[in-house]
Amino acid sequence: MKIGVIGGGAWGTALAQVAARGGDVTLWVREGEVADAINATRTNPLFLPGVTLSDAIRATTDAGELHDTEALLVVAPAQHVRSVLSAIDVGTRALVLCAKGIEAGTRLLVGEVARAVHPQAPVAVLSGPTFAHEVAAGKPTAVTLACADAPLRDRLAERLAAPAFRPYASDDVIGAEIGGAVKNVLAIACGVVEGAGLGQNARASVIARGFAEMTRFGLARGARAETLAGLSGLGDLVLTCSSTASRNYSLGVGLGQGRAAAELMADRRTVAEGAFTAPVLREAAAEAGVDMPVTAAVGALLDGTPVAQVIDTLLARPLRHEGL
Ligand SMILES: NC(=O)C1=CN([C@@H]2O[C@H](COP(=O)(O)OP(=O)(O)OC[C@H]3O[C@@H](n4cnc5c(N)ncnc54)[C@H](O)[C@@H]3O)[C@@H](O)[C@H]2O)C=CC1
Ligand SMILES: O=C(CO)COP(=O)(O)O
Repeated sequence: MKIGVIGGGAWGTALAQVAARGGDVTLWVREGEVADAINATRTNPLFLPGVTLSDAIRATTDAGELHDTEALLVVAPAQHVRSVLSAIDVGTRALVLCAKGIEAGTRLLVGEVARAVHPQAPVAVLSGPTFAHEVAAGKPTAVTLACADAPLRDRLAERLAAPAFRPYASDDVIGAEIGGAVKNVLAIACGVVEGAGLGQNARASVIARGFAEMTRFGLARGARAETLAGLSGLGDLVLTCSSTASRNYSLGVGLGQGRAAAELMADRRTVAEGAFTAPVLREAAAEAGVDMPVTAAVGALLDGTPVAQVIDTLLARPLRHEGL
């Protein structure tokens, strides 16, 4: 199965490296200088510095060169998945969504966007605790690979698996997507706890209560609890809520220090998806009648509410039962 990868950021490049263990890979990238660097120097200095890429990866800015691939890993940022996919003749090839987020305006998960743009294409989701630099370095990593079509899922898993890269099968596509989208918002919240100096007890509480609100939202959208408690949900939540290697967590640290979101987001070339997901998740939660106080707090901070006020509002909420 020849693999195409759409998106040459850190994660697309790392996944191309994973797929290149099993054969040739065509990597579509947006920036000409990134394609040139990959083909000439076997590196992506802009988005994944320090990694020597496989000779089996060929980078291109011409989506037409994806024509001979059988499955496409979609790794553009969530807000750009629609425009990027619209420019590609996908047909009935499998689309494996690897971005984590919810589209603004439509409130669709990226798999739902893919289905809307290419209704003939089967959809899978690959998601989990996966810092790109660790995957590219061959460090042991496990992911959820969710797809309703079991034979296709098995073929994809076999094609991508390696001793240090273990896909775990699931048929809960919505659940795998919701975990990845929501955890980015919660990672911002945990960064805020760090930046504001609120302590490790508070961070653990945000992880646990954040997981409760991820679960409430997921169940309301048809996800299964076991998926949310797995690699793509709790696993990724724990990873990104505990490390400044997470762009979302780092953004939260800045917000917690009282810096403005606009200043922290200005001129950045890498994506912190939680900043785009938080406002749309807040809307989606309101629409579904699901209480998501941590998400609301992150949304308020991104809107410019002072950090002390946001924390006071969270802590002043009425006491409640711990269950969902
Ligand atoms: N970096 C990581 O460790 C991981 C990232 N992801 C997810 O993968 C997705 C892509 O993230 P990264 O590869 O980290 O990106 P990145 O932050 O390394 O690079 C930014 C990417 O955005 C693209 N981009 C910027 N403006 C664009 C536009 N107008 N249209 C289309 N593309 C545009 C750039 O070409 C580049 O590929 C995100 O949803 C992220 O949450 C998932 C797992 C791990
Ligand atoms: O999704 C990720 C790891 O699983 C990457 O997290 P950040 O986007 O916060 O860096």
